Amino acid sequence: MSRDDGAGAALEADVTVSRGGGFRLQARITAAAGQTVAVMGPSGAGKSTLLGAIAGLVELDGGRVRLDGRDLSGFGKPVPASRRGTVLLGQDPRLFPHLTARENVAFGPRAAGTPAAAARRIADDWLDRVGLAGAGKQRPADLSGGQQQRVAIARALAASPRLVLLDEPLTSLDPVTADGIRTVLREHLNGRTCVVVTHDAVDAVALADRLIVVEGGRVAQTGPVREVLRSPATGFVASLAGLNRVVGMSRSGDCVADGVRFAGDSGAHVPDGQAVAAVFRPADVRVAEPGPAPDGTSWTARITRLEQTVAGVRVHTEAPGVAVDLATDALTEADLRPQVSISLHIPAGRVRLLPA
Ligand SMILES: Nc1ncnc2c1ncn2[C@@H]1O[C@H](COP(=O)(O)OP(=O)(O)OP(=O)(O)O)[C@@H](O)[C@H]1O
Repeated sequence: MSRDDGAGAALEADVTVSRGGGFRLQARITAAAGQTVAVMGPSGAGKSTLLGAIAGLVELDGGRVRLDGRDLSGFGKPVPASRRGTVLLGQDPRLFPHLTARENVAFGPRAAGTPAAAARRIADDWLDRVGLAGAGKQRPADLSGGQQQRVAIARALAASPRLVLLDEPLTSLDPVTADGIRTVLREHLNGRTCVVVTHDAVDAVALADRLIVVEGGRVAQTGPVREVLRSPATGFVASLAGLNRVVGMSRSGDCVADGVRFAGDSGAHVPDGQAVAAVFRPADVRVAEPGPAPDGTSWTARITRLEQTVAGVRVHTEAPGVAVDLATDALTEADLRPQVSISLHIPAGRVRLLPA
């Protein structure tokens, strides 16, 4: 936990929000005091709407937002955003351009009644903690995007919020800068209650205890981050985790989809005739010799498209829809073009079966 702050407040939000175009968010999100929860979902799923509803910036149609049991949403008389004890930090640092970095960070403590000299000390301390010691006199225009985002984090945390809301705080930064800021966030979110919206599973793993996946305005899956990513309940979650998820019917402990049998691990037993998902890594699929494999687990599929990757190429096939990662040295002999059929195979023990 950071030195000068108490633990954050427990969040319990159950919100219904209607937007234009028939979109409706109906989601429940909780975070224990001091816990960071990541929210992921496709574009337009309602993630920003959810943060806005918690922050008091978006009006609720139903439900409530509670912090440490106190209802902030009281219909007709919601607690205004500025008095909720929450801070919302987005992609854009939105610093006050006419104030120095120090004045930006001191803003929250000053607004809370801290005398000027003490607020300046707090600001300098926070600038130091986010790696910007000595930058206090600079104005935002003199700082890089990454430095501005550090100031924004310092400004948000110097206000001693009970709940921190982050909306894709690393999206507009280059990978190296994002990595530095991720480290700052990991260090300083420790012990605070935080909800972080992100498109990057790396952020979820690095920053959060739990993951909530929102799709089409509803919670599609929730649980400890690695558990959710390891056992994707939807195609979107599988894509986040970089996994194939093929849905078929269970037969004799395997998953059969589009006539292809995916041999399940011996540990899972799903009764015959139920919907089941075969989950496996694209790198675990191999190009096989044409013709049936001795264990009957190879199949032929048509290539739909090829995607260059750093290590080689990702081949997408249909019926069933599977992604296959091939390293550069495996490419030389294979005829890989859209519309061409290839034989594929997965070595035993690489497929997990999950109820679908
Ligand atoms: N201010 C607004 N007024 C009306 N509709 C809105 C408003 N903001 C968002 N919406 C709509 O609400 C839905 C959810 O949008 P939201 O921005 O919450 O999604 P998101 O998951 O955060 O998406 P992204 O990942 O693209 O930021 C979308 O259909 C969007 O068009």
